[in-house]
Amino acid sequence: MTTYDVVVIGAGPVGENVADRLVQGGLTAAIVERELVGGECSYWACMPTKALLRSGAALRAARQVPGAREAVTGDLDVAAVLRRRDSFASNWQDDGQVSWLESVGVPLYRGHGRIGADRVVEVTAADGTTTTLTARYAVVVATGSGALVPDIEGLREAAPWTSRETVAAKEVPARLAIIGGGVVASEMATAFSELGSSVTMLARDGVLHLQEPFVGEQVAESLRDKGVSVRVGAEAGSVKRNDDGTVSLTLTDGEQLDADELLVAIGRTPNTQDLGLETVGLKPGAWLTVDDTMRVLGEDGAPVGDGWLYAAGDVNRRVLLTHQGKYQARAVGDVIVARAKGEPADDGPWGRHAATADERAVPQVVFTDPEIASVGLTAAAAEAAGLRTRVVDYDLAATAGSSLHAEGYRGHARMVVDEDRKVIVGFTLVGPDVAEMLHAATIAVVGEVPLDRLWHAVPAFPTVSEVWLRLLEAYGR
Ligand SMILES: Cc1cc2nc3c(=O)[nH]c(=O)nc-3n(C[C@H](O)[C@H](O)[C@H](O)COP(=O)(O)OP(=O)(O)OC[C@H]3O[C@@H](n4cnc5c(N)ncnc54)[C@H](O)[C@@H]3O)c2cc1C
Ligand SMILES: NC(=O)c1ccc[n+]([C@@H]2O[C@H](COP(=O)([O-])OP(=O)(O)OC[C@H]3O[C@@H](n4cnc5c(N)ncnc54)[C@H](O)[C@@H]3O)[C@@H](O)[C@H]2O)c1
Repeated sequence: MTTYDVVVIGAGPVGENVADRLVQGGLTAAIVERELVGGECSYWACMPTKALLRSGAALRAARQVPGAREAVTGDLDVAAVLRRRDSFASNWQDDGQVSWLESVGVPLYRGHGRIGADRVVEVTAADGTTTTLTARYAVVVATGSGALVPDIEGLREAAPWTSRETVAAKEVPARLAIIGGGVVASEMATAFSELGSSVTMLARDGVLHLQEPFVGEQVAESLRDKGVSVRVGAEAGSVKRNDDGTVSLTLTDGEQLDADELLVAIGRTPNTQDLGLETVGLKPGAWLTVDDTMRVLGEDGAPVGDGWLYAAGDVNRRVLLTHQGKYQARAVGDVIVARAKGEPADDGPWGRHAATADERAVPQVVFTDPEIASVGLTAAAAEAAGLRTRVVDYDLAATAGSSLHAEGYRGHARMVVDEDRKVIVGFTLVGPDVAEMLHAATIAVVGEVPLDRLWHAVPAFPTVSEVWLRLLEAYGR
């Protein structure tokens, strides 16, 4: 039996950051990983998807600026894009991240981790050998999530692509059908249509429908301009893999759709199926519910045991984004160190050990064409939360910076103001390269910067950021 202060199960971006924070705080930590150190984000999600999308975005940008446009004489080099993707996925080798773990002093146990009893983790290696790890203070579950495959007749037997196979594709299918209209579906429809696939997107509930309404409208319009068949309201009724490898879908309205590959992108399921959750009275396969310091709560709403079990990242379902999971990781690592030292947790709103931003100020960029950058609440969500709001819209194309940035620039900005406090509670930008403009909005929302003070934050001329001034002018002083 091997004992550490803390055992972390799962070495994705979140588990790695938890372990690092613990060691920096003076505790010992071991980490357990059954696949690649770095997790979904490094090999099958954030990094390779953005590599697939970036070349198309760069080409588009050049084509939108006279002078540069004339220098562009060809189309995307698909093989070169896929090679760049491979390198951003580290060729699916984790040596670099393993070296990093070594450098920060975190031992790696390769194998499947399972909770065996209170503070005990059993690790089963690929060769079947088992190692028992004991934690003095805490066990942190950072096992992430996998693709959810719905119960559609014939779908599982048809072995569809999930985000993993799509992101790691060696070839671009001539015809790609996509079930879903969310973030993965929208980004992959953008990437694969630009790489040459004929894409059909079955967006049952709409395109990016949880964002501001103009987001889905602009992304759907742009996808259609690229030749994507965006079928809002369409739903797959059954799926069949044919002998020649193609896939046939029958939609619920009876229509037939044939494709060379099918991507299912309808959300995620937690990696908690075989984690020994039953030993602590929790349901295998369920998302883990946590308090603001990421302590796992039982069905009675109280921390499991004496509070030794934590869960951070996708697995707790608070926010399924890498940066937000890493934010939780910093809070968890620090709070475990504090509690181990007998210090009180600073767990009030915006306290050092509370992941308050998860509820109020989550930034997200969707790397479609146009890009979507948002933080905080949509107008509808703010209203549903009972806030008295005022919504201010502005056409990004009306800024001097945007006209310089690209010819035919199209974009939109929305600011949602809490009228009682005169602070911004939500901000959404749509347009080319708006991703890098998001952090100003995140700071305004997290800092609850009064609108009166924001007038003194002067955007440089001529940048697209001048939209901040225009929004304030539209709001009125
Ligand atoms: C296609 C796609 C694109 C995305 N793009 C972005 C993006 O651009 N930006 C962004 O912020 N987010 C993005 N995300 C979300 C992001 O990938 C996740 O939020 C992030 O990976 C979550 O990190 P995690 O550490 O919680 O889990 P994971 O990255 O899933 O890591 C969990 C790790 O735990 C291991 N594990 C699981 N169970 C066990 C066990 N029992 N024993 C041992 N090891 C175990 C797994 O092998 C894995 O390595 C994307 C997601 C997808 C699917
Ligand atoms: N750029 C980024 O930040 C980025 C990129 C990709 C993924 N992600 C993260 O990964 C997670 C997973 O992405 P995702 O796109 O799989 O999920 P999602 O939750 O974004 O979208 C799922 C979509 O599928 C639809 N849907 C659900 N069940 C369905 C069904 N049975 N049939 C048809 N449609 C159905 C939903 O209405 C929704 O539109 C997201 O939560 C996101 O945070 C982030």
